[in-house]
Amino acid sequence: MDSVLSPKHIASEEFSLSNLEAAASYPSGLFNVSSYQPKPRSSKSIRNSWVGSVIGIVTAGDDAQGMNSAISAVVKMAYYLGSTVFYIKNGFRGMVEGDDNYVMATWYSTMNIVGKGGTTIKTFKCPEFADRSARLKAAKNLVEHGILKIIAIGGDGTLKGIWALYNDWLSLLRELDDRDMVNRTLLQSSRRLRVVGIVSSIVNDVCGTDMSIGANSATQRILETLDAIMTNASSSQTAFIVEVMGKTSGYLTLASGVACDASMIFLPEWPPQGDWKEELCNKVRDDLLIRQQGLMIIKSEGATDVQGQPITAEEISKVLREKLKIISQITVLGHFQSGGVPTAYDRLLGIRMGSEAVLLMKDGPLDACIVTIKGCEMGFMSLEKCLGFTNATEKFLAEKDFSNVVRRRGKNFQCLLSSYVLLHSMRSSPVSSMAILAGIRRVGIIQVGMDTLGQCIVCKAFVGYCQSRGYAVIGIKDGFEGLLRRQFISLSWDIVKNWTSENDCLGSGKQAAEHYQLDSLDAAVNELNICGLILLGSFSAYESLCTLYEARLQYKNLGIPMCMVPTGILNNVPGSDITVGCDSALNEYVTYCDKMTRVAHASKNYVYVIETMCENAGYLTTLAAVCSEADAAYISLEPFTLNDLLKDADHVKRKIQQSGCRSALILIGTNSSEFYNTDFVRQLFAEEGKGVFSCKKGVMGHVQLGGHISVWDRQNAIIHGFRAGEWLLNYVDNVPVSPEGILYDPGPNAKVVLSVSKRNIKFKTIARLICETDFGTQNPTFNWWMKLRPLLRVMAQHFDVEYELEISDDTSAVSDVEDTNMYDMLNEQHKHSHG
Ligand SMILES: Nc1ncnc2c1ncn2[C@@H]1O[C@H](COP(=O)(O)OP(=O)(O)O)[C@@H](O)[C@H]1O
Ligand SMILES: O=P(O)(O)OC[C@H]1O[C@](O)(COP(=O)(O)O)[C@@H](O)[C@@H]1O
Repeated sequence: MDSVLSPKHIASEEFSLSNLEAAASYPSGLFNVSSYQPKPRSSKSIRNSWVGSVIGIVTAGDDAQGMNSAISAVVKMAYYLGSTVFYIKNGFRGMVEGDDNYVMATWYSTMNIVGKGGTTIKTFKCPEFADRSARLKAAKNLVEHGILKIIAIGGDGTLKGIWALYNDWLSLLRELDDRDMVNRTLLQSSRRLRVVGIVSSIVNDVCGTDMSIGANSATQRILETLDAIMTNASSSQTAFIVEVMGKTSGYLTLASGVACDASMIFLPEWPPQGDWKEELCNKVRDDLLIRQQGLMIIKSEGATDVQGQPITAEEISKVLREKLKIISQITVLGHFQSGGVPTAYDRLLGIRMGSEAVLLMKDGPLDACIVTIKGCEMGFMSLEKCLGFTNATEKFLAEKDFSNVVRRRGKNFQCLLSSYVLLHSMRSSPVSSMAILAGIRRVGIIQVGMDTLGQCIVCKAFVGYCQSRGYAVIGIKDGFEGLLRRQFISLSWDIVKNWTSENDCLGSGKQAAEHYQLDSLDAAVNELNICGLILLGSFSAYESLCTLYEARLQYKNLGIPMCMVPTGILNNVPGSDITVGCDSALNEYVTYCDKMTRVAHASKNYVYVIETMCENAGYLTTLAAVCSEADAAYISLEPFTLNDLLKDADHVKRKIQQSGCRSALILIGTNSSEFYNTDFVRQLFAEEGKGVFSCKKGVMGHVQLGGHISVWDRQNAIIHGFRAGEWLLNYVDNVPVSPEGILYDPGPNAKVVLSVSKRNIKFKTIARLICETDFGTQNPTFNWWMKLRPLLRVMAQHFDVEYELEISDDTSAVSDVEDTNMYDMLNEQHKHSHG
């Protein structure tokens, strides 16, 4: 298989003068360096900077999990700015019918809705909104309520509806004037309409944004069912055919198919080339004979063959019965996919999109746009462009121009699709175990630090990739401790094929490399005869890589190429926006907070101080607080004083006394302060709240480490495992062997961290990353999620805060630089997998 990452690419990647300078100035004793300077809480505020503006909010399409968090954030951000919000209930029907459908939003109406599925302001189909006459009535109602700013939450239908209204606006006003339906002065002051779309649809089929609100929760729901079905499937010879939602969109099928490693998936966007029946039989035979695993086939509602003929679950079942004599069961998942509580991902997405929508409406450059997310970055796109691309996608699909459909679906979709294709191409060309044992070149994989959900899946993808390129892999047991004892296992596809969510596949050593004799590590690497190494773990794995980088000049065997794949719940690895495992932990945390909120609410006037295991990092505490509508989140990265605690306690007291709120959550990370620990904070709140609320403590502890692995983590684990393998083998293939027979590269490019940066996967050198590391607190010097901390306070109605739009006003937020052309990679893989 051709690779996207050519040797030339490797040579240029991250290898600049500044890296060389960084490498040259690599400080010794760097583990004591503390360069992070937290910003003090600011007192400047944009509060009340938009008094007098009136915003209407409407949810018009099918409901999706996470819509409520967007609604809540719109109201709260508007409240912060001093604006008024009208709920336009029952979708476009309510907008047209007026009267009781226009309800002024209150802060109280947003309380405790973030964790609820559906939409609290209801949605209703309104096909007549396509007619101008219906939009004329809507325009009249809007003008009369003074609503000239509308936030529309929904799928492509909702966006089309709001675009039609926006497009017609001036002519609608003219008609209202001609027919004397509204006062002329009012019409004259209503000439400028601004609309912002928030894409919320479980099927994720709107162009311009990686994710729409609800898609992650729906995939998670599907996966929970697939996991349950898989226990049946793996105990019998029965095949399970599952049909998931999405008429012309295969996102849910693709995302869940990659995450559960389905035997075959059927998508509208990427139909099997040639005879699908034959391809199905081949894959099913492979799974039964080679992989000996349960048979799971996932089919999109709108799946077709290349000619555009629908493929039905019944047909798939018939093929299996007639050609392979396999019995199958069909499950049609239906609407439960869009139900239930939203995942942490969707809550956060809703809150970020909702608040950005208000600020884009206030200061953004476009009168009609959508809010987008690419990786962890918020952005925007003109509504016209978004609809143009989305309509074009439908047109390409109708014309069976599948390459262009995939191109339009965007990079996130392409990345998932290429992982699926790769998973399948590996499975049909396995190198035999004997060949692996006899293999000349072998690479190793080692876990350092705590075990994390998802590490097994990274391992599996890595082993599969290496095997497909004819490399052998050894898994070093129990970290560096095991390496010194020469404890390892040969990992072949046979061994890893069922590694999906189990913890502790290799066992990890708690200690970083600096705790061991480097000459002994050097001897062990030499004996194992590996020419490259993958390290899995969090900050201790990162520190180990730094140690090995520093040691490379003295110990030749430590000069082999090494790549760290960041995993772990703390998400504190320099250079990477996200680690595998932190999303699962966040979901566990948010579920725990939901339970505490319910208890606190039912018990009336309870405040819980919840401690989370976060060491000196603050990702989990901050994000869980945003997703759970907590009133405060204390972390060591943002030092706080006794006065801050007293102010927050007073704030909670007033909220409970004045707003009808019956509970509050306060989150605190372990190690967040030397003096003000969890017990101190609880006692302080209890004392300050006397007579108004009772204060209790909850401790999350190690529960965060267990639980279910989230769909997001599963996908990332697979993608990162592949990409790390690709980087390592490309590197190994291009480094000359030294006269002593060692593959030795002392240059800075040989020790890298796989970094998810914005939405690209990059391989950043240790030489560069040390400049971005605070070794004292074990954190990156820059944490992208710190910008969510002011948002947390705005959402909790604290107004002592300065909040800035996440999106830069620079229009480059609309586009970004890609490190690889995923689309070309996909086409390449496609050629290979289909011969
Ligand atoms: N082409 C259109 N012109 C005007 N309004 C539309 C158009 N398409 C959809 N709508 C409005 O948007 C609403 C929601 O669209 P729908 O396709 O049902 O859901 P979704 O927003 O989830 O795609 C419809 O009930 C209708 O009122
Ligand atoms: O402006 P361009 O380069 O034609 O790109 C348009 C395409 O970009 C997208 O917004 C996807 O962007 P990404 O590939 O960056 O995910 C598509 O949805 C759209 O079809």
